[in-house]
Amino acid sequence: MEKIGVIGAGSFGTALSQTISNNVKNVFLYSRRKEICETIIKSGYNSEYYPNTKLNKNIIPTNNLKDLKNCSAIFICVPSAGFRKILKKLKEIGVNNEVILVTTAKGIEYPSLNTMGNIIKEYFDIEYVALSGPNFASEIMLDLASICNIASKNLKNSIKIKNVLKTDKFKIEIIDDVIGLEFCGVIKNINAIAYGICEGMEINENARYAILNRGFNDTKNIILNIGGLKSTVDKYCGFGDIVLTSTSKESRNHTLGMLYGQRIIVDEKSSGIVFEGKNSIKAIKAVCDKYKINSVIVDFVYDVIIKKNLPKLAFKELWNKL
Ligand SMILES: NC(=O)c1ccc[n+]([C@@H]2O[C@H](COP(=O)([O-])OP(=O)(O)OC[C@H]3O[C@@H](n4cnc5c(N)ncnc54)[C@H](O)[C@@H]3O)[C@@H](O)[C@H]2O)c1
Repeated sequence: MEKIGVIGAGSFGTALSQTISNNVKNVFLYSRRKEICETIIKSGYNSEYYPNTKLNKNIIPTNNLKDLKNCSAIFICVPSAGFRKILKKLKEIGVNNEVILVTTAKGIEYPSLNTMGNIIKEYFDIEYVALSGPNFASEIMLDLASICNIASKNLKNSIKIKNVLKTDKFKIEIIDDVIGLEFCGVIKNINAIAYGICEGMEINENARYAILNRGFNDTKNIILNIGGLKSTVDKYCGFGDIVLTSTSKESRNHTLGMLYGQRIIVDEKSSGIVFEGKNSIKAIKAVCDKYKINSVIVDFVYDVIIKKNLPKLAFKELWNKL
């Protein structure tokens, strides 16, 4: 593939562009904000996200989505809340049905409960590829050893995307459970918030890991009930991502949980800090209700974050259910 597009010049889109640029002639990196393109053109740096790492020369920043029209594959690296807007625009500019679209967003649309893949299917009759794994963008940008899973109903598309992404350091494992992979990326945020709440409340470590273990099993049960494979939760996009996001101080959702555990409520509008996991809680709770799935971890997080119950009482209730 000669020409690849990446939409979203944030942490993950920029890091993926850098990786992909090792394998293809040109990477068109679309930024909604013109000033990011201008800075990259002028200095070679996406200074807002990576002030210390120069972008490879074959990464071409653009503020015009039409520049991505003839790309063989397009990676969509915007948060799930902006995903549908991007699909509408891609349709408007007339992206062809041969393009391979890759979703990297870890979220579910609420209240429709569409996965990002379902949204792609509404606009394009193609077999998309979904990507998920225990991948902090900053580590990918620094070319540190990482692995992710990708899945598609069309194996040929997965193989093409693997070849675009893989380097000596960045390994790609193809799996065949698209829905399971997409849901792992969302439910891990709920596990991370649950673990963070417990840490914020200074719950002892034995209990915290018991909660994490229960969250892992609840994740398997949810994925099985929505039509995925339990074994997907054992993969990098499952176990690896759940543990990384739950226990690392770098994780936004772990931080969100910690703050609620300490009874500090974050005003996302005024702070500008967006926690994708927070939007996912309502969606996953609705999925559990729809499929009549019982998840004590989802209920715990829902009670604390959405119903604003006292973490101490919510934890007591959770513990009684284990
Ligand atoms: N698959 C993985 O392993 C993995 C790893 C990290 C992040 N992610 C996912 O990638 C997505 C992006 O995460 P991030 O960490 O890069 O976030 P970020 O906030 O650093 O960057 C997101 C970028 O998208 C842009 N954006 C938002 N809405 C847009 C729209 N409608 N049109 C154009 N641009 C828009 C923002 O301006 C920003 O530059 C999230 O869904 C996240 O969960 C996936």
